[in-house]
Amino acid sequence: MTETIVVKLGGVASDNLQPTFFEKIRQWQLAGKRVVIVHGGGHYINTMLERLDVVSTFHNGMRVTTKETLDIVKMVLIGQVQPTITSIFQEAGFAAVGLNAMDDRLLTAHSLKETSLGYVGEVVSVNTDFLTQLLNNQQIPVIAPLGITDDSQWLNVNADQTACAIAQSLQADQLYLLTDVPGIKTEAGLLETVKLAEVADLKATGVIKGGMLPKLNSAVTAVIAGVKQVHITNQINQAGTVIHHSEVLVS
Ligand SMILES: Nc1ncnc2c1ncn2[C@@H]1O[C@H](COP(=O)(O)OP(=O)(O)O)[C@@H](O)[C@H]1O
Ligand SMILES: CC(=O)N[C@@H](CCC(=O)OP(=O)(O)O)C(=O)O
Repeated sequence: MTETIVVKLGGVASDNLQPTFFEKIRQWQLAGKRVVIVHGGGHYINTMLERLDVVSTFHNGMRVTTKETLDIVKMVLIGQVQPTITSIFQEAGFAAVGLNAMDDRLLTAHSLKETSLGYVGEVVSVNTDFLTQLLNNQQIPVIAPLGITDDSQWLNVNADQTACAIAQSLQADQLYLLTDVPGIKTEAGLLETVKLAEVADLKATGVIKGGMLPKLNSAVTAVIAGVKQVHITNQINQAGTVIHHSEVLVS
């Protein structure tokens, strides 16, 4: 079966796309692999909120999203970050297509139980038929981390969770969560792998904080749901911290 690779570009990672990154994507495509990009953009949202004097807070790595914040999140992600990344891919020679949740109802979501987060959701379904048509046509979907409810209410979704949900739905072979750190750091150094049994301890001891929390949580969920390997790394050519089947031991 054709291999599928999902790459999530964190806000900082997408600012530093090097020729080696595109070389890797090209190699994958030449080898017949299908590539999906999911972008973040949290730090661009922060900048715009500051410019507009809107206070923003995070809880467990998720942005508390009021109605006003949601409008700004949408504006920045779909109006600013996505067209920038899509055009960088096109300039590098790829048939990239910018997509958001409403395109053929690509990503449906429901609100998180933590109602204090406001308009924040998690992806519950992915229109994989639509994505597959693009992928069969050698196109690269570039997807924004937002969802819509069945009633067409937009929700802000963490980009790692979005990427993991898409990887799960496509039963991807690999998921790269490209970020601004080379992997999960501990006092003992960079972790090469994380076992499911270690996750609770890592979180309880405070080693995993902020944006790394949704990243690790989503990675574990994706692997349990059938994604073969998740890499948390800052370079597409480096494995970083790997979460994969043989390491995910349900005790
Ligand atoms: N144990 C950890 N190892 C590495 N980074 C961590 C850890 N705990 C928290 N972090 C933080 O997670 C950040 C990456 O998450 P985030 O800022 O959301 O990035 P992105 O925008 O790429 O998703 C790192 O820059 C770091 O500050
Ligand atoms: C609910 C929630 O926190 N949504 C994120 C969506 C963007 C994102 O996740 O971007 P990065 O991957 O660059 O951090 C936010 O509002 O910042």
